[in-house]
Amino acid sequence: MRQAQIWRYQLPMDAGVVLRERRLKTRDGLLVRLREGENEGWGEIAPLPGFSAETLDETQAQTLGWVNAWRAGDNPAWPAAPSAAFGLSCAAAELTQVLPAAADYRAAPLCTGDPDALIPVLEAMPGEKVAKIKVGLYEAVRDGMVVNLLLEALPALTLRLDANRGWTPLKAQQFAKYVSPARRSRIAFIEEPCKTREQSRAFAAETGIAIAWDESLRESDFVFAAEPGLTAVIIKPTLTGSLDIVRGQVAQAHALGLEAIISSSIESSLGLTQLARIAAWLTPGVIPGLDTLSLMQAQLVRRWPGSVLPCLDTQSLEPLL
Ligand SMILES: O=C(O)CCC(=O)C1=CC=C[C@@H](O)[C@@H]1C(=O)O
Ligand SMILES: [Mg+2]
Repeated sequence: MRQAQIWRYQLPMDAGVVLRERRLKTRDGLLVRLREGENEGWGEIAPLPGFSAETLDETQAQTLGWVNAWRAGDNPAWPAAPSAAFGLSCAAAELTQVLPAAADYRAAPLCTGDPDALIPVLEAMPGEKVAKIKVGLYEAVRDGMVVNLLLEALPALTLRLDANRGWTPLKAQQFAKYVSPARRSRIAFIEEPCKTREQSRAFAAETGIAIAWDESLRESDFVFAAEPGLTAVIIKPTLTGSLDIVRGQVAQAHALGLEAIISSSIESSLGLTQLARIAAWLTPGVIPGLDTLSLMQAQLVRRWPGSVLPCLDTQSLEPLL
């Protein structure tokens, strides 16, 4: 006998979370719980405004359709919306115990503002020291100075940077000018430095700073290929689709010698803990990009180890089914 429940959630965000020039006041999504016999599986479906093509209402309609067919005993194809396909395939993978329980709860600390706040966090970080810094929000010269200073202050530090296509070739050059050439190899990559892929490739060739593709993976003309200067691809499962598609992308990246990094689309703690399990399973040993829980004011159903945020249970949510 199959049973299913769907809840809609809304979590308050920390003041000041801005995505693609839009303030994100709340994070809205769905939680799904599938039950069959003794087993149960959960999934989170949360299209990210400004990043996902689908709206939450469209996603909700597709999710209800899929869940009703599943309850009736069918095994329907995943819905078209990537966020719905990902969340439902996670619930199914938990139900059938395909998704292993072991998780990689290390997260590269994310820094969008004050680099001084990052130093004590990194000093206390056991093992490999990796942080992610958002660049392109302030002056490129300031970004270059901050990156250089951090690499100088912490000789064991490796940085991941993310410009979200924010730089012109000139600004990207201004950034690089302030990072000493001897330290550039400790920038594991910079995600999408320039507006076009061609400009980002030229930046890598001119500066010797490695790049990674993130936004590009969701463009229709993107193909996985090894290229000079490219070291990694950033995979955001909520924006990608079913767990099978995510596995396929990780396999393609690995076959080309590229690092695959499982990254957050600002899911709740439930989704983030599943991403930590997906990372431990598909990209073992690679620190995932999951340091986004602190952007929220509460956790949901499952706790992220060590987080002091209050945790809401399903009783405080609106049931849709
Ligand atoms: O990748 C990480 O370490 C954290 C996730 C992260 O940086 C992002 C998540 C979602 C939207 C973006 O603002 C941002 C990104 O561009 O990668
Ligand atoms: Mg990115």
